[in-house]
Amino acid sequence: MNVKHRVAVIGFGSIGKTVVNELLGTDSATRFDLAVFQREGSRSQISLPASVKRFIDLDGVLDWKPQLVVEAAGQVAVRQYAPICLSAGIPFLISSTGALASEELRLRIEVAARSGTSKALIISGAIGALDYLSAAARLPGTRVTYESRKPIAAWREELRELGLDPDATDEPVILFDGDAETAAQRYPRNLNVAATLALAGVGMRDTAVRVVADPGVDANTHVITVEGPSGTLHTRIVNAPSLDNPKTSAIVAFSVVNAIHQYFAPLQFT
Ligand SMILES: NC(=O)C1=CN([C@@H]2O[C@H](COP(=O)(O)OP(=O)(O)OC[C@H]3O[C@@H](n4cnc5c(N)ncnc54)[C@H](O)[C@@H]3O)[C@@H](O)[C@H]2O)C=CC1
Ligand SMILES: O=C([O-])CC(=O)C(=O)O
Repeated sequence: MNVKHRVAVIGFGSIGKTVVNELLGTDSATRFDLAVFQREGSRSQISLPASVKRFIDLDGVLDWKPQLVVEAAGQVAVRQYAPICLSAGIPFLISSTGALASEELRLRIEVAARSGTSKALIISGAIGALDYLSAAARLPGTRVTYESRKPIAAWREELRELGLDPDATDEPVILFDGDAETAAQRYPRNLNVAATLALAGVGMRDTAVRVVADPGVDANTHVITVEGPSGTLHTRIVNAPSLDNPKTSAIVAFSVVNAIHQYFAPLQFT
């Protein structure tokens, strides 16, 4: 049986483009009717594939009645669009998980999802092992630390803002040591993962985060440690950066694609 799923993607940057192209190329009984929501004047609007609808405002998206809206745009877009979609009864997949570091927005999203009997879905994104972390965090005394270590290319503007020349940085620079809430809000395009870990685990304030810009690495490296009464988890994930955006790991778009397939699949991992 051929099933068509109607999905709207917000944003057509490094993640959105790959997601749309992968879903269009799906070679199975599952097919997608796709739309992209781009802000007017957006640079990539000419490169939309012919079969993909384009909307320049959220009302157009809502009138099209998607089964799922996928955010691949940034934390501000979560704030602008998630509560509206959810209260209209449309499930909303969140890539920019750092938006949920704001307790006020997190509560607003929960209220909207309940009132629309819909759901906000959170991608694993650049990392994994969230299932283990969630289970371990149910036991009191579980501790979580996270280190993000990315090449200088992911941190050029931020280093300049600190008065450092990115091209002359030849030692690792510790940009941040603190909690997940601050990390995800201070670095909205690099530290969404900190908020994802906090949400799945022991919370924003108790998730310890270190951020390093390292001229000695050429991959986005994520080291997660979970220690507690249930045992110890130590993972090191070494991601190739996206070719279009060095801050974003290439795997993230595939995490979104996977989450979309999972959403419509009769069998689901939990
Ligand atoms: N959960 C995770 O592991 C990760 C999450 N992310 C999140 O995904 C976001 C997107 O990443 P990329 O595709 O690499 O970024 P990108 O900068 O390549 O593309 C973002 C696209 O969204 C559009 N956009 C931005 N704000 C918008 C708004 N308010 N409304 C509509 N469109 C808007 C831009 O015009 C652009 O086309 C990042 O900003 C970050 O928040 C990124 C990496 C990992
Ligand atoms: O893609 C990554 O490696 C992580 C990232 O940018 C984020 O967490 O915002």
